[in-house]
Amino acid sequence: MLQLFSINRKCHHDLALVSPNGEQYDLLLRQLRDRMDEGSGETIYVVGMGSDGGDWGLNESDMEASVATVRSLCEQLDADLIPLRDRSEAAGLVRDYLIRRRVGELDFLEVRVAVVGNVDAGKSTLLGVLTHGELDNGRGFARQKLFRHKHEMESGRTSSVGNDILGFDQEGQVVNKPDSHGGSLDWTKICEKSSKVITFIDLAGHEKYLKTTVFGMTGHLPDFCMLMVGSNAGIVGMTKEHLGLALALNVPVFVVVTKIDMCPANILQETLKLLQRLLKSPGCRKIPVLVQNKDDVIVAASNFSSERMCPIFQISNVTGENMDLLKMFLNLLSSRTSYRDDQPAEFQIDDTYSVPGVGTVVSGTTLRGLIRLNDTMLLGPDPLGSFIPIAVKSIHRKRMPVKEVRGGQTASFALKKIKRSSIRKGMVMVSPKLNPQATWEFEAEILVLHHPTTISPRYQAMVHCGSIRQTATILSMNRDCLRTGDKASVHFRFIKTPEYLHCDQRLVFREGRTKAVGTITKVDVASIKMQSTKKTAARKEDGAAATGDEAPTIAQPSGPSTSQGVSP
Ligand SMILES: Nc1nc2c(ncn2[C@@H]2O[C@H](COP(=O)(O)OP(=O)(O)OP(=O)(O)O)[C@@H](O)[C@H]2O)c(=O)[nH]1
Repeated sequence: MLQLFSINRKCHHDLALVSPNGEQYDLLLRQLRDRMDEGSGETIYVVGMGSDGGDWGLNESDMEASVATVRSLCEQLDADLIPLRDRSEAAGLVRDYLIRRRVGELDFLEVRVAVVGNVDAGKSTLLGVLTHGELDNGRGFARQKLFRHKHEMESGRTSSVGNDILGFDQEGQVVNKPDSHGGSLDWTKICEKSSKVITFIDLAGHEKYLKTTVFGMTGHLPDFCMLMVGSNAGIVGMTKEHLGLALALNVPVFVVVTKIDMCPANILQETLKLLQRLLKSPGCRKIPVLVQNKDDVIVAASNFSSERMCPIFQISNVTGENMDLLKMFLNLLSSRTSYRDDQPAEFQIDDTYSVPGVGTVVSGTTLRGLIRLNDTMLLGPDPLGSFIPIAVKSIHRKRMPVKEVRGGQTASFALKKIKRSSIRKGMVMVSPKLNPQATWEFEAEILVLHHPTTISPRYQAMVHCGSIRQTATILSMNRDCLRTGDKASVHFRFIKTPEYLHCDQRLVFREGRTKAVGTITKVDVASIKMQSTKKTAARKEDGAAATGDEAPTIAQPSGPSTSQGVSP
């Protein structure tokens, strides 16, 4: 996470940066390394910040000496020092720098941004403008480049979860260069030239596609959420719903108000006023910040990690107004997932493909650790809760072959000797060191955001958790029934297959307009053992011979009935 960072303040020595002794230098180096690890390879660094609340600012020669020290620290860490801004404070000069780990040709820092907002807010248009570098005409020109399904082309509505990428080079310049004929983007070229790649997860704005939107927000693990609001339409339709979803999943949100070219000043002000009021309301508890210049961008990016700050941009896709500020901000965002290599690897699968000549391919997100070519991972759980060893034969990042992927990065793997039909979204590939266990049952603390009547035991709804999307039944809870606004500790059971879950994972529980959000508090791995014991016993009773080929048998839940438990 990017953070304002004052070396002077940290080591309680005013002049440490100007002329550090050996010990101070080592301390500075360690601190910088920690900060960069925290920020997944980058950090914003302020030179000239006063120590212990003293005045800010250095004279010319002290600034020069300090910058030389910082540059030398960067060399030690194989990082670049990129100037962001110069300013004068009470006691002299202050400079902000972006320090970013140098990446090889095949490597880049990765940030995922979910794009949400009501229909017509201009989501697809903004993504078209950002990734193709051409402004819109106000009649849907820019969004044409992004549509993926024929019906989207015709209706102008986004229905699927789309991915678009925007690459920045070391200087923070956009590298996307669409091919002048077909207008398509060469992902490999973008990634080769980029030190940072933003992946936009374009989520549908229409209520009809809420299922897809929820899956995008949970399954694609966005680092941030970009909430788009049309300045003339204001906070309408799904805007609050999408904001609520991001808040419930603890994804930091920034807002982009579009169409400022066609909006009368008084309406724009009204939209901004309502937006700020909504963000400050007890349900959101955000601190809205209107971003109007580059200084605001740096302050917003530096403090965005606090989750409470919510930067608001006002842009036009037609005139391009303030687009530079938005791009600068995007370049300063850093992944929220730790990219450290020392944890056992975990990868969640969010899609599967059959690629002619390659075979089964799975795509998803590396949650933690490092996965290398030829590593053996455990793939599962299958319908019986088992995991099978599988070798990683090829890895692609953004359509580009690579040798390894780490925490926070999306990737796809070609898998050998496995049918696509035996892999489903929600399965994982993990390091054998984790000795993974699947589970049928879990407990979660949930909050009901909306339900027309009451929820009671035996109620069923779809659980979204990471890339898992499966119906679960409420077995029991610590209250008789739940209404909108209620909180409870609830015991769930999946109805179809066991899943791989962790404590502290966020989940969304939804059915129609019913929505609850929560956090997993207990994972009952014993339920899998009980299930397999029951199955073996049942098989013995049936006199069925064990064939050893158990995969096609989908274990059905036993025990509680799976009928709906909604009281009218
Ligand atoms: N004048 C003006 N028109 C815009 C701007 N941004 C988008 N538009 C127009 O607004 C219309 C809707 O934009 P879209 O990008 O399709 O909206 P969306 O939010 O992606 O909608 P869904 O994909 O259905 O969720 C299009 O006709 C765009 O040309 C803008 O900044 N100014």
